[in-house]
Amino acid sequence: MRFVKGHGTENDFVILPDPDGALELSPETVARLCDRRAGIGGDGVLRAVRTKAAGDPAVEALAGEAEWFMDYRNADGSVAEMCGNGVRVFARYLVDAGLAAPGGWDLATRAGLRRVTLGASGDVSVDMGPPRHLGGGEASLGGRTYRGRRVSMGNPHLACAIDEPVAGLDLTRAPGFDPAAFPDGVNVEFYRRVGERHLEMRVYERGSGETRSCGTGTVAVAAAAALAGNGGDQAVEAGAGAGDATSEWTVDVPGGRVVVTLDGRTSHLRGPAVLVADGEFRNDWLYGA
Ligand SMILES: N[C@@H](CCC[C@H](N)C(=O)O)C(=O)O
Repeated sequence: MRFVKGHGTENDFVILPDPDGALELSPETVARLCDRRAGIGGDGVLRAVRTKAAGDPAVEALAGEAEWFMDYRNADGSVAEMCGNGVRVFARYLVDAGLAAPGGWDLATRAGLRRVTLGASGDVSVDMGPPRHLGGGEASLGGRTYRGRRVSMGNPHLACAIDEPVAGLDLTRAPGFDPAAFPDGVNVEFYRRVGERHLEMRVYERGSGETRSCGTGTVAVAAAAALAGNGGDQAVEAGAGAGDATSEWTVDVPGGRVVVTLDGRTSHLRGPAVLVADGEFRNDWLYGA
């Protein structure tokens, strides 16, 4: 079986071309592929399937609008609804492989259609849809409680504003959260304002641990910061802070920089998508014990 390895701001993926949906991808196989010592290594897997062969009626219903379905899996084998960096890398892969043309077109994801815009090379832009604000929430880390805002980008996020540099956080362990508030788990972001509409962020991802970037997470923190507006994040907690209707945010993550645009109707994520390697799995390793 062929694979391609790629990353978007160092959020890295094993891409599996499976146009006809022939591949049985168990959670154990995904975890083996993503293992950084015993496998190829990655924060997740992107299976490239024709939408009409997705094997999921809700996704196959999108076949008239999107030729390709991004079947995203976390490194632990769990399924997630969306992956913002993954969409960029997936689109770059399709164009590179001659399976799609440069330009603007829709991809199918479990969270619905996502429109990508890309040239023959360079950055990829994605219409990420409207961030959905779901109120406040809490996470705990290193004996401290952090208040944040719950934001859905198709997948669940808790965006916590902090005052100190994010580099000082210990994210070797998963932040604690209230399972009643997040029954499906949550991606927890910590962000700090470092300038005018400029944030730095680190993330602990559901199903993958700390990653060097999370595209849906960068939009979630920009949306949380924009909602706070000039009144600061505390204003939102106090019920004030209408936020900016249209704004562009620079978000620095350990793996690089992305740009998030919020226009009151939807959100856009722009950033790099890099293909690193092509290869072929050994069947004795892949299908071995
Ligand atoms: N890294 C991704 C998000 C991947 C899914 C996430 N771990 C989840 O379980 O929701 C991104 O770039 O958005």
